[in-house]
Amino acid sequence: MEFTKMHGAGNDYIYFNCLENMIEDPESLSIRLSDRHFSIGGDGIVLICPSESADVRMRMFNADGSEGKMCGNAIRCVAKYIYDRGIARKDDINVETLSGIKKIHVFAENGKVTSATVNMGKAAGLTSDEITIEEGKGKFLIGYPMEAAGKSWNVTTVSMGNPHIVTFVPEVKDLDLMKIGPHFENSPLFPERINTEFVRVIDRTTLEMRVWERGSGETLACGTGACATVTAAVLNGHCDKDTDVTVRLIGGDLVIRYTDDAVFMTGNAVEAFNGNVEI
Ligand SMILES: N[C@@H](CCC[C@H](N)C(=O)O)C(=O)O
Repeated sequence: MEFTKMHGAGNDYIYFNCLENMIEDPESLSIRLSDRHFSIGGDGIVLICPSESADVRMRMFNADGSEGKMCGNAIRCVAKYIYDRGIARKDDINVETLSGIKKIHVFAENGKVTSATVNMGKAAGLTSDEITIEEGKGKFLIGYPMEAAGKSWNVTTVSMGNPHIVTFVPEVKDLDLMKIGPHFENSPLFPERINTEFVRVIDRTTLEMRVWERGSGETLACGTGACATVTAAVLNGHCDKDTDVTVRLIGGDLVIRYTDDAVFMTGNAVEAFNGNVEI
């Protein structure tokens, strides 16, 4: 089957056009193809499927085969995929996800999308299935002291359709995420596991972030994570609402604007290469 390797800010997935042919067992396929030594390599796979209520439906699978409810970097790439190929050649594209329909405004040069702004919907607290702490069910927990990897961390909980915790730290470069990340991901406080953002505040409009994603480990960027980060930064008084904030990630920058009604994310969308793979 033909695949397209794409990335948004270095968060790379293997994309399949499933508008006509569905893939059986995408979970195992994601585990197999994400392997960076023995296969194509990536943070997971993304299926572009038919939708009855939007231009297309996106399904994304992490590198461990688990299905994510939303992916901020992948949704920009899905918009690029369908725009560039003429499947939906329009400036405003709707994509159905497990966390609802998202609207994407694309910016194109010479007929190809280079970047996009996504209305990511309203940030919220975690659902009662996602957190065991009573006061955090359906509400933001702001600066909650959490024990992980032998230390106490102040975390802020945010759902961007998928669950995140954000912790503000003096330095992100020195953190050994391979070692500490799994302690956050598998904490009993979060029965469905959790995505964790480690964030340094540079100034009121610039943040530096590294992420440990549930199901994929450290990635070069996380779109929903950057949105959760700016939401947490506003809730903790580090940044202002209705203002563009640049989130610097290992794979590039994302620009996030938090408003009371929705969070907006702008970033690139890049096609790296195409190929065929036996599935
Ligand atoms: N990289 C993504 C998020 C992917 C899903 C996440 N790991 C989850 O399981 O919730 C992004 O750009 O948002």
